[in-house]
Amino acid sequence: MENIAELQHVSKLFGGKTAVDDVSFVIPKGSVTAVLGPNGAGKTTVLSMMLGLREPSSGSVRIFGQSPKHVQVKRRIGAMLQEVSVIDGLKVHEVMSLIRSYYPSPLKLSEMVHLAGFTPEELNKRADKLSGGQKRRLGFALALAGDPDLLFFDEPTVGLDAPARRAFWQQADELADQGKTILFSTHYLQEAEDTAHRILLFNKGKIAADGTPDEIVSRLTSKSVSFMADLNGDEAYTAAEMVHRMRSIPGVSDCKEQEGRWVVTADNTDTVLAAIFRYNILARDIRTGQGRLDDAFELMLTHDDHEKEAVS
Ligand SMILES: Nc1ncnc2c1ncn2[C@@H]1O[C@H](COP(=O)(O)OP(=O)(O)OP(=O)(O)O)[C@@H](O)[C@H]1O
Repeated sequence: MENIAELQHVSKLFGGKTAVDDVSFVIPKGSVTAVLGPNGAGKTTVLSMMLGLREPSSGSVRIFGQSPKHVQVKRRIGAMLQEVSVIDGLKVHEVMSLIRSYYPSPLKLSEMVHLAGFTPEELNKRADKLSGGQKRRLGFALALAGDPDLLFFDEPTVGLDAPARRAFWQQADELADQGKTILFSTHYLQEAEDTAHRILLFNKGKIAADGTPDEIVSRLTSKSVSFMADLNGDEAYTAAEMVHRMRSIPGVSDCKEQEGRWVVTADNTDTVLAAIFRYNILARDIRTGQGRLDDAFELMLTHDDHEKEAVS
């Protein structure tokens, strides 16, 4: 598969402080990648090096096989950044026409209007008088003005209401279906889980995890089986025996009673289910569960805190 972007051993230092630390990854054509991570993880710095806005301190960034600063590359990139700066006094349709005029084969104005979902009244409004949500829609249309092959969306849905967020992701899906390559950053982990084919999870300037949302969730969070149990049934069990039996199953890391339910944490939920039947545990309302991306994220951060505490 063709690679749209290739980063090799990229580092970025700001005044001796490392913001991005020896990062390497490739972005294949047509993929939708979410760039996630806590504040200060290095996401914006990586994206700005890919956009040619910042120079790496070391390593190489190639987009479409060339430097991101190359004009041929810039023409094939569309970016929706957090702040949409518009020229004071211009109407919405004038801003759109102006930005279109910078590209050799721009999108039709009517298509940009359709993508932004602007009404004729909104098109005639002064761009600097738009609401926050309308400005985001304008930013989206402007990112698409040059009919780019590679799109960057930086926190695209901040400040949008739920229907506008849904509409945005629907359009992003359509763009991906057309074969466009999309990279986006977000703090709404559910959006990343729902939309991205791949997640690049940054922490402290490094890639902490790279995989599909499912892979990341199963790598970083554990699976569990929970059930209600009548310990005084045919096979009378004490709570201690239950804990002992469950913890002796290979792959089980924890077994505890929580709000009236037994919760068994394990690598493989099937072996726990088999044990429930093998030991004749009178279990009912059996549920299996897997953590979510927010759990994976939280686990990564708490792991870091523990490391910090251990050092101090
Ligand atoms: N221009 C700069 N000068 C000095 N330090 C900087 C500069 N830009 C970023 N940094 C530092 O580099 C690190 C990574 O910042 P970056 O903005 O890339 O993180 P981020 O993951 O995008 O965070 P956020 O989620 O808060 O946007 C941080 O420690 C930040 O303080």
